[in-house]
Amino acid sequence: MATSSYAFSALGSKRIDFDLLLRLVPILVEVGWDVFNVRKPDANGWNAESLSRLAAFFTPSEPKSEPTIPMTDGTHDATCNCFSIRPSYAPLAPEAESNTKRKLTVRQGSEVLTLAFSEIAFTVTSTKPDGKAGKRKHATTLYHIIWAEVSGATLTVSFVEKKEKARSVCIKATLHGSTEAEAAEWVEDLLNAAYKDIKRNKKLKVFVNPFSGKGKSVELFNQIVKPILDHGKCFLDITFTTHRKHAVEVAREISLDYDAIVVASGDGLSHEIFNGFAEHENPRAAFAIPLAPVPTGSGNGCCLSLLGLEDGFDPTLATLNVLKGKYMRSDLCSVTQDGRRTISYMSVAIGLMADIDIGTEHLRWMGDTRFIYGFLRGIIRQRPYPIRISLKVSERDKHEMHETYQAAWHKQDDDVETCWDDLLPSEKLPPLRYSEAETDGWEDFDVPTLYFYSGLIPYVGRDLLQWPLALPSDGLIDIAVQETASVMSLLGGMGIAPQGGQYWSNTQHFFKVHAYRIKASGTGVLAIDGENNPCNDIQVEVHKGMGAFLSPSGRFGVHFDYPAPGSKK
Ligand SMILES: Nc1ncnc2c1ncn2[C@@H]1O[C@H](COP(=O)(O)OP(=O)(O)OP(=O)(O)O)[C@@H](O)[C@H]1O
Repeated sequence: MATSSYAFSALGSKRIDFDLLLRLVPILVEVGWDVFNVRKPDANGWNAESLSRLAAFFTPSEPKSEPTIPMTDGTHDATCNCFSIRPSYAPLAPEAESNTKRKLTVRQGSEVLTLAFSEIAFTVTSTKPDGKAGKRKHATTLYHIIWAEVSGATLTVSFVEKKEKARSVCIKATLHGSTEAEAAEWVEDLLNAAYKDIKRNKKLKVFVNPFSGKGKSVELFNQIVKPILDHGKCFLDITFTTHRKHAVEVAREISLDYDAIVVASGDGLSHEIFNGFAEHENPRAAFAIPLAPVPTGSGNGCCLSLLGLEDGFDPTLATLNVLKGKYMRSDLCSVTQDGRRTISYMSVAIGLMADIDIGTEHLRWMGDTRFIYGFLRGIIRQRPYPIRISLKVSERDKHEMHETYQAAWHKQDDDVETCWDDLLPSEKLPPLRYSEAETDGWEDFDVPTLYFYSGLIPYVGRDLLQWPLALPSDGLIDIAVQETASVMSLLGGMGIAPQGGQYWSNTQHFFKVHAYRIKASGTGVLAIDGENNPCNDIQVEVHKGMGAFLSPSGRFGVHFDYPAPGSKK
């Protein structure tokens, strides 16, 4: 769980983590200086005007009846003091291994080891001098096997092991009691089981953005990502991006024989790649190549959405997803603004959430804590954004949407009909279905808006499961509109936002739509997939299954089950 969200959960439950509070203090101080325009105390102590501004803020002026999100219901996990979500993918317990094991004995120094695998698990056990099994040294699932090979009398097996943190392990040992041919057969059986239905020796286009996140992408790539892909015997064609839109330039010319595209960056680079695909001479084939993000950015919402909250910030497990992930079709949308069409795969934000993303660029050194800073600053300043929202609604009742989601989540199918199926030979991209003049079936939604946020994937970052009902290819856009509300209710919502609990808040409105329009003021920021755009009018429509990703489960890595207020769960 994200440390920052842990801190807010902690505030809600009166449990204090001093380390985290220490981390938050400078942020709160910064926010305080900024919001209240308070002068720091000088030699004469506090300035009286500053003190009266602070006092005015802490005097409640809003009605007490403002609904807040309940903090006490749900599946409570005492270990992290949070509400737990069932991940759609989790490593299987090694105990689940079946009895039919294939074993190989090797020697490493003076130690004799038994390597064994079943249909789902792989174990390494030391062997006592009397031949009996000794201590279990490693245990993992076959999903976590990277590679195995035998050369002469030397056996090499590499895998990812997840104890507290995931790390890659490589065992190099000498055959003990078996021939090279017997070992080669064992190796081939292991690889067949570990790569069942998954292509080996993938040809990968790799993008590394040295600028993303805290600027550590190259280091993370060289230390973690590349060694795993090399062990996995992949062919790598690497581009270190040197400027903005570099990935667009490469993607528009991309060779179509790559098995996947590895994106070692944050969410912005995938946006560039999709928009490069849109300019490719064969967009249909380009969009069919799956993206596999590796989280070296700030928010990494896409990686979190694919791997889940627990694993989505882990470069090791994200790299394993490159090797082992399942193909997953994903909806994309077209954002039309001033006659220009942009492809978006993640989000469109106006208001507070756009300010957070774009307005905290100068705080990159904070990592994703900069979003908490931006949020606190924004909810204290709290100003409604003058926009007019018009929606082509498919669903709007929160409880009904939740029920539809639960049923659809369990029925997710690999074989999805996509927007490409209806394309005429003359068309390169899916055509836009809604003209700007069309009003039939469109409805206005008018509230004092703190932020408008539309999305196609569940997570924005570790601290916010913004669109908990998002499904990869339901052909619908998830919309969240946050009304202006009391500071305390918005702060209360932060503690449960990593689990999507704010979905049930009365001041946050949700819709599933086919398309929408925003009439914007022209001032401020409009963020498309976290990238800065002019805040002019937009029209947005979805394209079912237009793009593709790799994901460990072939679904999003989150299953939303945060209980509605008053439910018995
Ligand atoms: N060499 C470079 N120098 C400066 N900017 C670059 C370079 N390469 C790519 N970029 C730009 O970096 C920007 C940020 O990338 P990205 O969004 O992937 O990371 P992030 O903002 O840290 O993470 P997130 O979007 O997950 O919060 C993109 O707009 C991209 O165009």
